[in-house]
Amino acid sequence: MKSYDVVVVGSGTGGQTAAHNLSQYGVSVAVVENSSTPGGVCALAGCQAKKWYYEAAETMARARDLSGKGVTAPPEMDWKTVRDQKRAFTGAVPDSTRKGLDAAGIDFIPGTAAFRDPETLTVDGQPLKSKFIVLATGARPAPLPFEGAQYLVSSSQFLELDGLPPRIAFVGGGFISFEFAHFAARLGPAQQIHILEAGPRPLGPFDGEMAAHLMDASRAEGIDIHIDTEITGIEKNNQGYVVKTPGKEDLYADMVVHGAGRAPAITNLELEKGSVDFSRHGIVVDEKMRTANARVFAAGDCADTVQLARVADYEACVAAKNILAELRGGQEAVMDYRAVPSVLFTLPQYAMVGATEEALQSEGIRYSRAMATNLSWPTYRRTGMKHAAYKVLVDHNNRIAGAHIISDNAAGLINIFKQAMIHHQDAGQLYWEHVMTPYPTRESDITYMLKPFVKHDPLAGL
Ligand SMILES: Cc1cc2nc3c(=O)[nH]c(=O)nc-3n(C[C@H](O)[C@H](O)[C@H](O)COP(=O)(O)OP(=O)(O)OC[C@H]3O[C@@H](n4cnc5c(N)ncnc54)[C@H](O)[C@@H]3O)c2cc1C
Ligand SMILES: NC(=O)c1ccc[n+]([C@@H]2O[C@H](COP(=O)([O-])OP(=O)(O)OC[C@H]3O[C@@H](n4cnc5c(N)ncnc54)[C@H](O)[C@@H]3O)[C@@H](O)[C@H]2O)c1
Repeated sequence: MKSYDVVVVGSGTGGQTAAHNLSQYGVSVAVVENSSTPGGVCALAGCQAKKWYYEAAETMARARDLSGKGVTAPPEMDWKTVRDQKRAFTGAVPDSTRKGLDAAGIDFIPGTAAFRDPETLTVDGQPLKSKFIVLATGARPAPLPFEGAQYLVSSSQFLELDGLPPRIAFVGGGFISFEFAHFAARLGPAQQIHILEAGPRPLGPFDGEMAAHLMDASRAEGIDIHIDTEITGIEKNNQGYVVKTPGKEDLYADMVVHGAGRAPAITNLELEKGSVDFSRHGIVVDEKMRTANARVFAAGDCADTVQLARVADYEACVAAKNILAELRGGQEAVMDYRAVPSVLFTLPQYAMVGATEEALQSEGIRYSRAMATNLSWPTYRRTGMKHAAYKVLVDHNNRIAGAHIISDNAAGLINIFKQAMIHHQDAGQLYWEHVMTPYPTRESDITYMLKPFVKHDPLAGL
């Protein structure tokens, strides 16, 4: 039996990042993967794949916003061509993943990994020896508790459709439903688009006031958002699907899409046998990404942390560094989730970093805020965007505690606040650093968001 320093389970972004980072230090690594299409969700059916639809949808959204401002006809959209372009990209991923591992001297082992006991990992029942293990098995659509859940189209299937039908219902009011509903509103023959959220509000991790504003922007595009909607069943008939919600009218759709959360893909790992603790939220890890079994680490969507691609990568780097510290000596690393940016790729985007206002209130943290909605800065007058908004929260030391932006390129703008948080920067100082930003740009608009935090002596930060 061949033995390795490290066996990584999963060839998604987390698994590949761990494997490549370890291998470049001369550590012997194998990656175990049970899918016939290695490469993981982000590249094949997540972040990268969906962005093909986002780019086309953004063009449509911009054209519609500019109608009456010199753009006389919106472009025509062809979902199938976008899908084919996406496929041309995703189709190459499995091969390039295998080749990349091979070029780095990392063995690729096809099969399903599972623990036999705390010391033994098996692949399709055959033991595989290693000093350390990194679990990076990802997540999959969460099982849902109502009848007819088998009719739901998964996010992966949605991205593979030949075209969109006119009536679409999205189950769940989170990332996937909002993004895909916005794509459908721009790229499909949409007559009815519904988002059905079980809780009292959608977009739970985002700021309530800002989420409400994004809901207004969504409704303006014809997306109906239903809250407190418990689905008891989905029935199929010859006209499509009937979504049953007690106390409310039946809802009719041609397609019902799963956007109700992703559960860690850990059931086939037999974690109990490996003495690896877990909950329904994922594998329990400490700040070094170590599990309850000291020689087993976990990273990415399978861990009970945050389900985002670059979080998976960072966690994988932390795990790799801590394994290297044990194998070779050297410094250890820990995770810090305080400045993780999230972006909803809706149109406009909603990007946030740090705390929501509700979180600061519930933790009793003193803060001040600057907020404005329906921004009429020249940027948005030029683009015709009606729902641009921001909220900046600073703590009692005038440092950024949270930032929330609804805009085009909100993803780029939020990075400025992320950097400021990492470096514990004073908000007034951040203002001065942005006065000489190239003008006029989204980035130079940041001074308008920060001006309220320039304290006392107005020129003090110069
Ligand atoms: C529609 C969609 C859009 C998204 N958009 C974004 C976005 O814009 N930005 C962002 O940051 N994040 C986004 N995400 C989340 C992001 O895709 C994930 O956080 C990321 O892919 C997680 O990577 P991972 O390596 O942890 O897992 P994965 O990429 O899921 O990889 C896990 C791998 O492990 C394999 N595996 C599982 N069990 C076993 C086993 N027992 N043995 C062997 N192999 C196994 C699987 O086959 C898979 O290849 C999106 C997700 C979805 C679904
Ligand atoms: N842009 C991005 O970064 C991006 C995009 C897509 C997905 N993702 C990642 O993938 C994860 C999964 O995405 P998601 O949108 O499926 O989940 P989500 O966790 O973002 O949202 C799920 C929503 O569904 C609701 N819900 C749960 N069960 C329900 C039910 N039975 N009926 C109605 N509503 C129900 C929840 O209350 C929640 O609001 C996200 O949490 C995110 O981490 C990220």
